[in-house]
Amino acid sequence: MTAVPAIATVIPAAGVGKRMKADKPKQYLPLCGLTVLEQTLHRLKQVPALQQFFLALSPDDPYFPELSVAADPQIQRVEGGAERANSVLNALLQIDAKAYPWVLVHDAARPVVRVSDIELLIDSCIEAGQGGILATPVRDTMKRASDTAEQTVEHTVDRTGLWHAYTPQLFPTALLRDALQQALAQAVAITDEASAMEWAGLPVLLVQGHADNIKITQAEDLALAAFYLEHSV
Ligand SMILES: Nc1ccn([C@@H]2O[C@H](COP(=O)(O)OP(=O)(O)OP(=O)(O)O)[C@@H](O)[C@H]2O)c(=O)n1
Ligand SMILES: C[C@](O)(CO)[C@H](O)COP(=O)(O)O
Repeated sequence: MTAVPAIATVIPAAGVGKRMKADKPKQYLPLCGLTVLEQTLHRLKQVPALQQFFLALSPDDPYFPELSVAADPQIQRVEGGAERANSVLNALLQIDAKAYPWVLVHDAARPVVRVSDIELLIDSCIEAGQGGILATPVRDTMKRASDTAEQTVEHTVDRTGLWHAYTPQLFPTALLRDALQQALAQAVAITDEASAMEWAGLPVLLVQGHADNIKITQAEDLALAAFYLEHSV
C-alpha cells in the first residue's frame, strides 16, 4: 500500500445554477435535511486523507455564512470566478504545492459520491503516480444532432471507449495549476481539470466509479439524489 501524500481538496461552489431554474443557486437547495453543499462536504469529510478544503464561492454569496460549516477551520474560502475553471484556478493559486503535492477537485453539485469511490480514485492515482478522474463508460446509444433548426439526428456516434467524466478529479497540484493557468491564458475551452491536463499532454487515468455519482443540474436531479443518499452505501 503506497503512503498517501497530503491532498488539498478544492470544491467549486460559485455557480448560479441557471439550468436548475430555482430561487437560489442549486448548491444551497435543500437535500435530505441539509443543503446540497453540506451533503457534499459530509461525504468528502468521511475520507481521512482529505483534511484541508478550499471552497470557491461567489464573492456575493449570502448563503454560506448561514451554514454551520461556515465556522469549520478546515474550510478556507476562495473567491469564485466567471467560469468553473476560473474558480478552480483561483483555489489552486491559494494552495502551497509543497505542503499539498496533490489536489482533489470535486463539484459541490455532486453530493452522492461514494466514499469508497473517492478512496479508489486516491489509491489508483497515488499507486500509478499520475492523476486521474472518476468516470463511467457510456451505456446509451449516442447521437450527434444535426445543426438544423429542428432537433434531428445527424449520425450515431460510436460509443466504444466513450466515458462520462465525473468528479472528484485528482492531480499533482503544481502540474494542474500550471496546465490550467496556461490553458485559460490561451482561451482553451476547459470544462473539467482533466481537459487542462490533456491539453498539456499529461496523462489522465480513468477510474471507474458508480453511475449514481450524479451532478445536480436540473430539477429532477434532486429527487434522484435524495433517493441515492437514502439508499447508497
Ligand atoms: N463560475 C462557476 C461555475 C460553476 N461552479 C461550480 O462548478 C460545479 C459544476 O458546475 P455546474 O453544474 O455547471 O454548476 P452551475 O454553473 O451553477 O450550473 P449552470 O451551468 O446550470 O448555471 C458546481 O458545483 C458549481 O457551483 C463554480 O465554482 N464557479
Ligand atoms: C466537471 C464536470 O462535473 C465533469 O463532468 C462537468 O464538466 C461540469 O460541467 P458543468 O457544465 O460545469 O456542469
